[in-house]
Amino acid sequence: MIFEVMTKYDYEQLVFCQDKNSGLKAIIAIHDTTLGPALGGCRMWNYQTEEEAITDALRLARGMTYKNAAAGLNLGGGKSVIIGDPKKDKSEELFRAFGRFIQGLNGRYITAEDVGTTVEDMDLIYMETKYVTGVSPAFGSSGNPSPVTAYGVYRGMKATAKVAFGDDSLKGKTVAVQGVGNVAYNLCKYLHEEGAQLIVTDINPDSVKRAVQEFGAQAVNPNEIYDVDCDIFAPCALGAVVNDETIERFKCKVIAGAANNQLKEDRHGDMLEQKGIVYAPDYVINAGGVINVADELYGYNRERAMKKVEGIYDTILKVFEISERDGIPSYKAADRMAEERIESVRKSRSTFLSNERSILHFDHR
Ligand SMILES: NC(=O)C1=CN([C@@H]2O[C@H](COP(=O)(O)OP(=O)(O)OC[C@H]3O[C@@H](n4cnc5c(N)ncnc54)[C@H](O)[C@@H]3O)[C@@H](O)[C@H]2O)C=CC1
Ligand SMILES: CC(C)CC(=O)C(=O)O
Repeated sequence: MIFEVMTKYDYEQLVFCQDKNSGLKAIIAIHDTTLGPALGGCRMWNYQTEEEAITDALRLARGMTYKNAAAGLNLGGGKSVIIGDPKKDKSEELFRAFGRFIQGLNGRYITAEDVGTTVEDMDLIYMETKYVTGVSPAFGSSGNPSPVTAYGVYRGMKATAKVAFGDDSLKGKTVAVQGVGNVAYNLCKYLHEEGAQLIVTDINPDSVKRAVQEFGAQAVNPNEIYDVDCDIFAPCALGAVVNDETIERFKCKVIAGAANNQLKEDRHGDMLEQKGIVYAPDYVINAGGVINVADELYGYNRERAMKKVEGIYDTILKVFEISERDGIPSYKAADRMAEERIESVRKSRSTFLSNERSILHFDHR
């Protein structure tokens, strides 16, 4: 069954990591390295079954191939998951053991934060491997990617508003935010500063309370967020929230948020289009974090990174241009843009290039 899925979507490698001493059970999925080493975060989550963890790792890794390609990065797509409760199961041994598995891949996979992992966890991984980003700024690194992801989502939301409402101002717009965690808290700050009205929800009452107190947000129960009257729905928790059930309920004109894999299936992107909801493809709008951590690989320069993140505005506009030009929904337009880049690089890479393993270096004459 696993090879069937890997073949269907062309995955290169799936690595299972087990370490009895620390209790580590992790999966590293490498989807495609045509553009460069696979970069993508590490999620720690209390998966109920191994299948759920494998499926999540695979889906997230493929998303990173498209995200990195669409963002113009010289990086392929990969992602990892650690099976466990981030509130109870973290330890130095666990992350160091995980770091050693990453080191074993010799640079084919580079990790970073995702849901359930922090800068401190990355610092532990860094004790064992240099193939980790989002490490503490004290190491010359870029630190927590979430605020930068939020800035990119904010920029992408403005561009999507321009397409949907003819004006990119978010002043007076009502934005319903699902999940006010690391990314969305920072996103709410930008939205509040611009004068947007916020409706928020989270399964963590403390996060909701903070958004209500700091941004005057209106709070609703997690299951009510799909029904609220709003201009923009911003999914910023987990994936698959755009599905048969929720599409019927949405009253928004725009969907633009940070969560990965927002569409449960591709056909839900078609359904949004039919309903007249303008959808900002998830992996384009939420690329700020990866653009920021990827800059570390050149020697981190915050100004350069932020300039690139700002460009998410133009990338989103480009996606909608392709969508209009080719008469396809926005999610397909984003896929087309990413796939075209990967294909053109794949073709130009078929040209011979000498390296230490090539025949030119086995000179016995
Ligand atoms: N952190 C980053 O830089 C990036 C994050 N993302 C994606 O953005 C999303 C959010 O990431 P973070 O803010 O880092 O994670 P986080 O874990 O800090 O925030 C997620 C929030 O969603 C809440 N939540 C979970 N299930 C919920 C539900 N059913 N209803 C309402 N709230 C719920 C959680 O309690 C938490 O507060 C994730 O899908 C992540 O993969 C994507 C790109 C970069
Ligand atoms: C820096 C990261 C959060 C990269 C990643 O895994 C993502 O964009 O989903």
